[in-house]
Amino acid sequence: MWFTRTFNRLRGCVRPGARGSHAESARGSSCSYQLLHDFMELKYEGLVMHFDYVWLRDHCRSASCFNTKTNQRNLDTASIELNIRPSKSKVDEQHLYLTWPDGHVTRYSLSWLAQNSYEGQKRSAVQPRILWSSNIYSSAQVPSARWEKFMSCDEELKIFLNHLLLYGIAFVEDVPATLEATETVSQRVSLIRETMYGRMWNFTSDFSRGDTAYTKLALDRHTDTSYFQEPCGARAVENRLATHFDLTWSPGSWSSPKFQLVFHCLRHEGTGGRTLMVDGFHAADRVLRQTPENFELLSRVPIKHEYIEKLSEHQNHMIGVGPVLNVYPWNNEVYMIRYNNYDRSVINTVPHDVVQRWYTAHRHLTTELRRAENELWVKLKPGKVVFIDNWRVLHGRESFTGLRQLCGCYLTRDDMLNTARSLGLQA
Ligand SMILES: C[N+](C)(C)CCCC[C@H](N)C(=O)O
Ligand SMILES: O=C(O)CCC(=O)C(=O)O
Ligand SMILES: [Fe+2]
Repeated sequence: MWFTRTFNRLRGCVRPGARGSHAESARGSSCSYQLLHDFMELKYEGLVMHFDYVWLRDHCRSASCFNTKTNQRNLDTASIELNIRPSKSKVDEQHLYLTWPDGHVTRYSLSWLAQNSYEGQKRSAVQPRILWSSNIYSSAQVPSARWEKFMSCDEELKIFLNHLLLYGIAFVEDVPATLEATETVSQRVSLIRETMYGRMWNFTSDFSRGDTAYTKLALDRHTDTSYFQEPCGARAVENRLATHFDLTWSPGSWSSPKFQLVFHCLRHEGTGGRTLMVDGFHAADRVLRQTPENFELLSRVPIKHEYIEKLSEHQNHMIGVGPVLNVYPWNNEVYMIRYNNYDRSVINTVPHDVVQRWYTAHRHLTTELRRAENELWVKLKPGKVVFIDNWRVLHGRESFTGLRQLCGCYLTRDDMLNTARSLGLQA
């Protein structure tokens, strides 16, 4: 099958005919290894690993090959003989020593090799996570962070980020109901990603942009900016209090900066407008367990998403291409879902028979995403900022009446993960 072939090729690791005739073997206390014809086999703490010789030379951490101050490689990889083999080798309790034909000695710590081997990577998750249905999420009783502590205490930020990484959603409460405070909490987490919607956005049902988000209509679950080559990593949103100004507002006028200085707050009474969240990875996981072929189609077929806006004040044309499910090929872990049926563009990248199977797979995923038990509904209120991992959790909303105004921003994913790592989290 067209897909399986690619798939198998990507997953294959051992070259055919690799076991050569004159293998050298040796044994340390908790470790044994063999230098086979064109790779080394190492057994350490129950893990059997295979290392290519060029790889072993290339990853040498000696002072001349690697700068530990900058964590950068000094070695010119292109100068390594592609058929290089070590001329001598030995292990002790914790290290493997390889001597190369030119006399250079490489010393590896065995635990470093275990951690950095393909086999080690394959059996561990890049991003530990808890897949959820609404029951699982509610029973976990994940606490919200509180504005004051969140802003002043790194431990609080770390706990918050851990929740965001584990569940794909996290809340901060007691935030002043202003655009500025929403910006301040967002910047604690990451860098704000400016897009054609602006840096911070403040939107309502004013038809100011060519998108259904700017109406009172319901929006089915979706991820945002699927039409970017790299969809925004996360979004932070808060429901703003309607302001005195809002009640006298005319279409589009809030976008003028001076109106954001209005803090005269009145509570708005309208109906509907609840926010929906669904764990896209949970749905993808169910598809994988039930019908691996469907999962494979969703992770292989390139799909275009498109944003076309032709208003006199706003002209935009964005195109993003990528599969619905992005998976790491070495462990099949999903790291990004693009699902936006509104913004999905023409499918013309695969032949008709694949299209037919793709629709079946897409239907399966949609069924999982629409299961009532997977829907988490929340009513956003002033003071409560929700952060949503836009690579994982889909959002939507109920239709509403009356005035409803949200403010928020997109965040860059790299910088969100950077903050998490700098606090000691695995990300
Ligand atoms: C959040 N904000 C109102 C600024 C933008 C909404 C973007 C809507 C678009 N259809 C998408 O899903 O990407
Ligand atoms: O109005 C909402 O709650 C969300 C609308 C939406 O999907 C968006 O802004 O991306
Ligand atoms: Fe959206």
